[in-house]
Amino acid sequence: MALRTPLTQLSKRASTAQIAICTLASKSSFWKPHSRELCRRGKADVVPPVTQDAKGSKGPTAIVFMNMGGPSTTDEVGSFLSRLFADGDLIPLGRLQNYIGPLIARRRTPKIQKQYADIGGGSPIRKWSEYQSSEMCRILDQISPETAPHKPYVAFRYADPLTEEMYTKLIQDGFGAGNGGRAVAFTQYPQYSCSTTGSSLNELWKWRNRLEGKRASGEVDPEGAIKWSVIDRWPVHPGLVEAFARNIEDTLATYPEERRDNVVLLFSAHSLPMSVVNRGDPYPAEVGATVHAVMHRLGMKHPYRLVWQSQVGPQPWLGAQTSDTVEEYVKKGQTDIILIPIAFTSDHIETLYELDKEIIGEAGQEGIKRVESLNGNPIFIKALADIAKDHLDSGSPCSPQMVLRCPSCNSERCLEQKRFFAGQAKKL
Ligand SMILES: C=CC1=C(C)c2cc3[nH]c(cc4nc(cc5[nH]c(cc1n2)c(C)c5CCC(=O)O)C(CCC(=O)O)=C4C)c(C)c3C=C
Ligand code: FES
Ligand SMILES: [Fe+2]
Repeated sequence: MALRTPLTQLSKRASTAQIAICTLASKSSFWKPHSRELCRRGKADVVPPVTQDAKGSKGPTAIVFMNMGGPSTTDEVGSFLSRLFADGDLIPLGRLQNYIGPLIARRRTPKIQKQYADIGGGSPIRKWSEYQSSEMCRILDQISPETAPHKPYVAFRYADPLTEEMYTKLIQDGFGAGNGGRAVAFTQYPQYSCSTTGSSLNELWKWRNRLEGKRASGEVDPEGAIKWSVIDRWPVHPGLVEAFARNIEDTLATYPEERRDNVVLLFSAHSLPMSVVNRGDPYPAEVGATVHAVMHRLGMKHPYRLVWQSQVGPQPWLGAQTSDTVEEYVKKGQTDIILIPIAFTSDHIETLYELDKEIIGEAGQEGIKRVESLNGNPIFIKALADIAKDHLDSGSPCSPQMVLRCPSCNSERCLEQKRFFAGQAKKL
């Protein structure tokens, strides 16, 4: 890895000796946040030496967890929704995006604030993402010592810490700014949709261009820029499947034995507008693949369905809807049902409010239950570490699937973003 200290950033007062120490110390700045700042102030001698046992031959490696995020407090709901409705990759409103987006967000805020208040005052997604990423990096340090140390970062699309904040931190920690460090963008959506992972990658690409390496000539310094690779989907990873299957088995075990075999397993995923499905988005097929793999692991012993929740707005969405399905099955006398959120890995408003309070609460049947979300599940966190290790070992910039655009995609952002993430390994 080319590590070059940007001499222009060193204090003019720094002596030749200090510059030499700074050049050596630039490696240690990866896991000693702010030491680059000390370098710039001419105090490089306070930077501790690199310990050989902590750093592998290919390390350090930044692992960036990408997700949508959620408001941690009810006060943050307004800004969360206004970012969400400003996102043309999620809700395309064309040239009116900047006018209509904020209007819809403002009108929706009180209702959604009340829902977050009802689930304890905010979304737990930040807490879980920070826990999962740091635990995963701890395991990765053990199973992939050559790329150690692994440093966890979180980049949310609509809530703090935003992608811009994460990128600034990466640079401060010494991964960019002429050092050419390695970073892995790890989507936390197991199944790829252009409205979720695609949107996060477009945002990451945007901030990369704004914050990194743009020279006066407009070119990016290929040596000094952060070297990105992407884990873009992992719908059937055996560790993910095992974690879901164990949670389902635990919930099945709470039913009396004589009822257990007839429990219906209802896998529920966030729906997509039919316009996105018809554009050729890969998400519905990948969610189906996860469901099939989990059912296969469970020996196909239960009747099951995949249904779709959380439709917003008047346009047609992919169905059957989770709420209608539960209602219809109860009417037909099927009152033993396990709901399994299959497209999100931690608790959020759609599990804690929509499933628990609206659908299960309103059904009023003791046989309708929900499996726990993956949250801090150790099998799941080990799976995350295994996925990252396989990716690091592979040397691939992303999966072959990521290179292919949706058949009717006409977004320049998608095109450029894919070109960058899929092609950069070849270019650099
Ligand atoms: C895999 C998960 C998700 C997909 C796919 C997805 C697509 C999608 N979502 C909207 C619109 C909204 N989503 C909202 C909240 C929300 N969405 C997801 C997940 C997926 N969305 C989650 C986990 C959450 C909740 C976040 C939390 O609680 O932490 C909202 C805001 C809430 C509301 O106003 O109802 C909107 C709006 C679209 C249009 C879409 C596909 C194009
Ligand atoms: S919308 Fe799917 S690749 Fe652009
Ligand atoms: Fe959503």
